[in-house]
Amino acid sequence: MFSKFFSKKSIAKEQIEAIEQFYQSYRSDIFPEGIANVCQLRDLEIVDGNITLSLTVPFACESELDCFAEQLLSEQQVSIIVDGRLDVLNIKKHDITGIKNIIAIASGKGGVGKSTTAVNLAYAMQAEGARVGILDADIYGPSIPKMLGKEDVKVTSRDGKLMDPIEVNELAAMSIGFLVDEKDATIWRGPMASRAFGQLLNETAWQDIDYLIVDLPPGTGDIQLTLAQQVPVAAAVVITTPQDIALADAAKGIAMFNKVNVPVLGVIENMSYHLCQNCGEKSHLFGQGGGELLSKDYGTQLLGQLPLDISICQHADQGKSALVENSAGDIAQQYRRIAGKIAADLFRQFDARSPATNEILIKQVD
Ligand SMILES: Nc1ncnc2c1ncn2[C@@H]1O[C@H](COP(=O)(O)OP(=O)(O)OP(=O)(O)O)[C@@H](O)[C@H]1O
Repeated sequence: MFSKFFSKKSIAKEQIEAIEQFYQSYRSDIFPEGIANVCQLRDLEIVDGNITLSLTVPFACESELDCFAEQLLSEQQVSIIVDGRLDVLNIKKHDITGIKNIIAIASGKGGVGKSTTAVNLAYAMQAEGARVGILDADIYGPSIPKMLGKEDVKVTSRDGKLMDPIEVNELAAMSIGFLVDEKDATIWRGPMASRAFGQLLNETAWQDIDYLIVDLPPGTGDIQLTLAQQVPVAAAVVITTPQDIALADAAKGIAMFNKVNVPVLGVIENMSYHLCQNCGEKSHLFGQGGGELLSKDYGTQLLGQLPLDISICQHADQGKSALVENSAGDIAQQYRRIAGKIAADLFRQFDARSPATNEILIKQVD
């Protein structure tokens, strides 16, 4: 496959062979079936003096491409840059224009940090290379405008038909909070709230969104069930804290998605532990091991454990995000790891369900 690059005299044959061998054998959490079986090889060339391997990738995974290059350097002493052009696969067919995949973020219990996690995951998927949108499905208590620092912003429409999403750090956002005052929405009853949500989803001018993160309202009542059925959700992620009560409610959340045949990609345990700023000691303030147990019991996986951290709280309260403010920090890296796993496992939902996947994969490695 790499022999076509041998004529590129600027790259030594031995280097091309080393890169090929590594590429053919590279496997990881993100690429368990091998990077060569998922990505499409485009070129191997010198760009600005660097050997550059160009690939087309079907899900957001920039950190993983960096890991690939780092390991190639440490194991084969070949230094390359991996240029991953993202062409995200649409996992579940639907007719909402401008969006490829919809991922629901849910929690059984309120106050577990679902919206905070949804916003940070949206930024993390963006950092992984995707174009991301976030839709606030909480009609009665929208919190996304505040978390994005856009509380006083109201939507406009360029074409007089569709609403333009609010752009924040290149994230496209929509919430009832951008349309009406909170007190006006709280008097709406169930059907009105569902209708309002349908309008937010369908009447926004989404553009080129690889992943739309939908922040569902807390709980597993009628509203959540209707939303989960009404929206062509490709997969869901459930947020919990390690407390027993939150875990019990998270279990109801997983059961709800199972009922409406929405695959649950996994559970994120938020406020999982606290690291002492002085001595670095890890303490499990709300218990330990619950998220893991819950995932096992319900046949899903623990996608990650996020710390209870003052900076997460302060950033959220100030309408900022750790991903934007401190992109190289530990917390940003943790969110990015989880985001990469979500994108990879979402891609595999397609893999598991559809015989067409093999066809696509074969076409990609041709
Ligand atoms: N990992 C964390 N560390 C510290 N504070 C956090 C963390 N996650 C969330 N918080 C804080 O917890 C509070 C509740 O978070 P958030 O509003 O995201 O919860 P929620 O589950 O979406 O709530 P609701 O049920 O109202 O929708 C916020 O003040 C937020 O800043």
